[in-house]
Amino acid sequence: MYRLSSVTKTFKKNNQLVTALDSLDLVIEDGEFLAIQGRTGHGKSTLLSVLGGLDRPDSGTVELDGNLLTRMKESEVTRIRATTIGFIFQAFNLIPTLSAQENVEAGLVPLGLSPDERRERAQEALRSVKLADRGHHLPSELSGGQQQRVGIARALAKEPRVLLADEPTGNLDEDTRDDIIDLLEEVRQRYRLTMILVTHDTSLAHRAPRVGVMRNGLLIFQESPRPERRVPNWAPGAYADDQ
Ligand SMILES: Nc1ncnc2c1ncn2[C@@H]1O[C@H](COP(=O)(O)OP(=O)(O)OP(=O)(O)O)[C@@H](O)[C@H]1O
Repeated sequence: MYRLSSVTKTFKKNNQLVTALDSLDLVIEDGEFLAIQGRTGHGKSTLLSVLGGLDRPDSGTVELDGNLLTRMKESEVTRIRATTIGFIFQAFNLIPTLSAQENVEAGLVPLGLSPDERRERAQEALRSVKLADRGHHLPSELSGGQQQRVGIARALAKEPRVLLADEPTGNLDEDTRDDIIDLLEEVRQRYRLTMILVTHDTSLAHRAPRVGVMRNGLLIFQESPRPERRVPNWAPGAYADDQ
């Protein structure tokens, strides 16, 4: 579970102070699927960076499963990031000279696993995204959708508790976009992951039970348009597809 209290993050831009997160409070329950929308420059990526321990706020606290990320040493945050949080990016961020299998294994290096364990975990993750037969292919030999599947496998191979996805379908056509979001929902449920999805795409966002809109560094919640998902507070098992 994430608990953010009074999180503020500012940047200096052209000698002016920009407030990317403005005393933001947020609780994200274990296993929750939260979508975040909002116009450009309103703090979505900054929020994901803070949730992922990639960036520290100027003030306020960020707690993940009882660990205060904001009080930890950088090495401890790095360990939590390596073991607990999977990142999925719009541009896939694969290493072009490594095969799919090697890209997934590369994400496991900080975990200190043996080469055999790394290979097995990577194969299993590629199986779970239905790319077991493409492990030896370079990213340039894969379609955009397949490259994003490798990106998802790289995140899953860590056996994380949280997936942070920043516009994961932004570089994909409409059909592939639907496949990828179906896959993300499937793995989220299978592994009971907490998933935070940043997207400009309203139809994608509305697949999440809870949708927040970032506006001037604050997250504002609106009701899900899916009537079966309208519950006052998120709770495990509250949705048909969480069973
Ligand atoms: N490293 C940085 N240095 C200076 N300003 C920054 C930095 N990172 C973010 N900002 C500023 O903070 C504000 C919020 O940025 P952020 O990237 O979080 O917005 P966003 O909602 O994710 O935008 P987009 O949809 O374009 O990705 C913007 O004004 C941005 O220019």
